[in-house]
Amino acid sequence: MASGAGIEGPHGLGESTSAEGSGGGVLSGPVRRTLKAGEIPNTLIECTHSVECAGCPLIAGDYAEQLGTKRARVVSAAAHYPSLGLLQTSSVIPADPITGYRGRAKLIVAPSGAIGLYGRTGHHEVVDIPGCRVLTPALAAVTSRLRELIASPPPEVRPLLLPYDPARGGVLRALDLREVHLAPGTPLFAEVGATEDNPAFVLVTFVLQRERACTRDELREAGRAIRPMLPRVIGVAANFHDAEAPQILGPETIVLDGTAHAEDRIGQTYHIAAFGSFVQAHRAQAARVHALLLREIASLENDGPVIEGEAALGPASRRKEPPRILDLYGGSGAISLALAQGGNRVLMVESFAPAAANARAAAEAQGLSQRVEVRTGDVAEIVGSLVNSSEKFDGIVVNPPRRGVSPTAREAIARLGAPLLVYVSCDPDTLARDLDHFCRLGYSSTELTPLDMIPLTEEIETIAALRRTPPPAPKVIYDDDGVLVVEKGPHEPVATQPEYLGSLLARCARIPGSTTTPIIVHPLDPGTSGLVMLARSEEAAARWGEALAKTGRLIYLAAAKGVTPGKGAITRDLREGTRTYTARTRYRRLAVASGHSILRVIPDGGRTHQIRRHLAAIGHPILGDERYGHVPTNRYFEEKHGLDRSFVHLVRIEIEHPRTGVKMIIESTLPGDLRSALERSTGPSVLRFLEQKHALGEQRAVPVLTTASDEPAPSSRMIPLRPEDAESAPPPSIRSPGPISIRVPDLDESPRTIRHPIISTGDED
Ligand SMILES: C[S@@+](CC[C@H](N)C(=O)[O-])C[C@H]1O[C@@H](n2cnc3c(N)ncnc32)[C@H](O)[C@@H]1O
Repeated sequence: MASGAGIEGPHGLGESTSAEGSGGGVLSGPVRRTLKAGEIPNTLIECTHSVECAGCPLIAGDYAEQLGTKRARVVSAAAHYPSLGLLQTSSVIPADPITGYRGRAKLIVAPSGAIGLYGRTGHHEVVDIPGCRVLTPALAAVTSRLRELIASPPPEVRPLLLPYDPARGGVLRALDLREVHLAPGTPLFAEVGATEDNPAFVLVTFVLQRERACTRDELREAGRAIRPMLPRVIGVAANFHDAEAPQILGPETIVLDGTAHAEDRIGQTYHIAAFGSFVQAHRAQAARVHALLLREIASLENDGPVIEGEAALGPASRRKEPPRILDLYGGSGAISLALAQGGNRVLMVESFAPAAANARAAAEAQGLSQRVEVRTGDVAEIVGSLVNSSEKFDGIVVNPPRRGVSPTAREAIARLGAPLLVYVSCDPDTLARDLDHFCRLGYSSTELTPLDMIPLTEEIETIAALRRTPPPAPKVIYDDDGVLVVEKGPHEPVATQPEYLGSLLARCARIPGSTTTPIIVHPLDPGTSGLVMLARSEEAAARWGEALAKTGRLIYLAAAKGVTPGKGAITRDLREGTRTYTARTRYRRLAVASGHSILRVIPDGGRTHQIRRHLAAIGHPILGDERYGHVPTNRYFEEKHGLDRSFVHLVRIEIEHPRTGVKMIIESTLPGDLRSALERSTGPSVLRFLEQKHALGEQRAVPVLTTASDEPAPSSRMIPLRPEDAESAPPPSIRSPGPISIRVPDLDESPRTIRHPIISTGDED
């Protein structure tokens, strides 16, 4: 990896200048040298705010080190999933420049007039950042001028500039700044005097506390007055922040003065930028993503679509058409337009109507409307309708927000059956979760390509190109001549169901030596992951089903809303159809995580949705449970922690072998999506605590010589498991875990101390 000299000079107020090393060193001078392809600068970026400001958490390391940290994030997210074990993660594609790159910034305004970001202390203190190293020069100049104006606001612009102070008054809470590079040949380019050398202009949104804002007319008047005071600002808008809303930007934006949108060039095309609409933070890196997508699509060239009726003529006479690409989560069309410009036919889907309208308008203005069709709506719904109308695509691009692609959308996308699916993600955890699901849906990738879209921060963009591959066989945890116990993934029914593309049983056909379709011994909801026992014959199903009912227990790990009692038994009748059944569910709280409970749950009997219904009945529904759960909490966990299903996993089966009478424990480990959600919501402490308690399962099947029920007041025991025990006691096919002794915690055992190392992050809904 080559190292280069410093790459970017500082801008804004308060910058010092110092010498720039030729091969590295501290950089704050004004010289800029373009890096050679693949070259990584080893320069340290100096910033006077770095001790206090939380905006650039990686700034203390040199760039190669930063890229290493970012790559490690991608690798460790994928490492949660065995299905992604063979995925290679390439080096991170570096950015150039790594300072002065940020073309969109949301900055908080403090009551003191400071404009910046919250500090590293974790308290909501705004750090003023006049010498910010990452804002583009145009944004830095506007911010600098706004700082001066806020310090002594002229009367005509006070309705926009008085900083919000909850106790005293004022209205301005934040600024949303967006740089556009105007496209030559467009009316605005000539109108505002842009040149090819300096096409950068700015759109400014003042985020105002709604109830303190003046009338619309007064705001417009202030907007007209302030625009000429701000350098290169071509449009001014107001957005209204609602009192308790967690996001800075509220849903309503009004244009106060100047243009409402501007043609913003990325690479060869422009899209239409509007106040508050999505844009990638780094223009050059966005163009690089487009180039990577075009390259992936070009690799399809040899498998161009076969025109109906011509297939029989054989490959040589196939008529090729430009590839047809579905661009999902299209925003204002940056990707679609680049793909169309590259010769593809594109159908774009976007739910935010103004962005979709801008994509249409940009396609029209650039003569691309024959190649770009835009549909406004939800991806899952629109892709569902494309499946129903048997539409075909050569490639699908998905570029979802941080929360990733919804399970329903993943199903629908896979049903389209395109030969290529390219996933562009800004969150490695939700990417890994979705890739794991796509694997079971028949799409997999061999490589992850990370790209540095937001230098100096921990953020990382990742691109994965997926091709169609058969879904993998499930992991077999135990098998003998009567049954096999396998692991079921999330979002997968045990047997085929119309609304699901695949099933666990379908994947079982890929288990080496499998000849007949096994019989389900106990059910598991599609949303629940974990162990499923399958019998090789009707007779074995009856025998093992009886053993399960008489001597067995199914033990689940679950997360429930709020803090439950330490333990309990829920006895409630459950209706199924016209009949009512008595049912009991026992639970024990293992930990409290961010104000919610991690439970070990044992249902006595197996009524439909028993655990979910019983826990909901006592006011502690399962987190992520769409049917019986608490919608705002579920939404929060999905947005923030990537939890897109019920947090329930069948972690352990305890059963007496019906033929030998040997007691067995069969375990599965907590799957990656639930691990990741837990880690994101609480840090590593809860997982470590549960690991120490042996509550997360181990992917093993072991015989036990004593069980909890053999002794009156059991506690965890070290059960000797000598090699000869393993051979003599259990049926021969039970797989020994290998170690000489294993610790088998008794599941009725109360953790002697329930520690609460878990930090409440104030993240209650
Ligand atoms: C990360 S941005 C990607 C924008 C675009 N691909 C680009 O490169 O500029 C995600 C976009 O997805 C849109 N979106 C979010 N959820 C959606 C859904 N369920 N259906 C359709 N679009 C959605 C958002 O409005 C946003 O414009």
